[in-house]
Amino acid sequence: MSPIKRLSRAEVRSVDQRTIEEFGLPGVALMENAGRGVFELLLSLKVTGPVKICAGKGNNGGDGFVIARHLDNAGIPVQIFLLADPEHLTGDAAINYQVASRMGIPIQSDPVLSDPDALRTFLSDADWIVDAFLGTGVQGTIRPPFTTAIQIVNQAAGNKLAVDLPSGLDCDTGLSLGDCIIAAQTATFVAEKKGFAIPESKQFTGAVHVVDIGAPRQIITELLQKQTS
Ligand SMILES: NC(=O)C1=CN([C@@H]2O[C@H](COP(=O)(O)OP(=O)(O)OC[C@H]3O[C@@H](n4cnc5c(N)ncnc54)[C@H](O)[C@@H]3O)[C@@H](O)[C@H]2O)[C@@H](O)CC1
Ligand SMILES: [K+]
Repeated sequence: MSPIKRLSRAEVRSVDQRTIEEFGLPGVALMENAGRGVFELLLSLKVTGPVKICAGKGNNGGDGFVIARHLDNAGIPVQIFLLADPEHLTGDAAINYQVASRMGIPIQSDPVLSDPDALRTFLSDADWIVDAFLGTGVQGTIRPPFTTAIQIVNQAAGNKLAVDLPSGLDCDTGLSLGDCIIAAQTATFVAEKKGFAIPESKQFTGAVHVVDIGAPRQIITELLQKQTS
């Protein structure tokens, strides 16, 4: 059996960057592949909804908007809670926010989580909760309002799927950065993350599924060769 291929935070971020800058594949296409791949995983898990998407302001949240669009197209009830000001979204995340919004998908936003009960109510009837708060962009100990938001998601009854990695998990160590989503399933992009090799990470990731986002194979092959040389 071949060993599992794992990439560090810096390596996986370089895959995205090189795909966009050297190969010219737009980031929005990568985000589409990422979100579409997670949607297909949800279908394979027999998700019927309601699905509640918890989105942050970065590209991890952007993936969440793509997932929401595909669920809505499939007739699966979906709603979004955005822990950011929509005005502060940029780039590919902003594009997908606009599309989801124009499609009429319900979106609640509260950048500072001024009303934690609103998030509890939002999650109360969830069949599945999709964690798209934070991905590989996270740095250092988790800060408010994500601390409280993560705790509220963990207390909710719905099945939890983490996008790329559970929000609050350190990609490289596989340990919690203070507060961390406890997911039953994790849909991770490109390859398993380095930290997933640590047994302690399993309590946060649950079952891990690798989703291909269409990055050129040679970038990943080169990285894996560097690891063994
Ligand atoms: N083009 C790309 O680079 C792609 C990125 N993808 C997704 O994008 C993610 C990375 O996106 P980003 O780089 O935008 O970053 P994230 O979306 O992971 O997070 C960025 C946000 O986290 C906040 N943050 C950082 N550290 C924090 C802390 N300790 N406590 C609280 N908030 C904190 C930052 O202020 C920023 O708003 C990946 O995990 C993946 O899900 C995918 O869409 C595939 C393509
Ligand atoms: K996440």
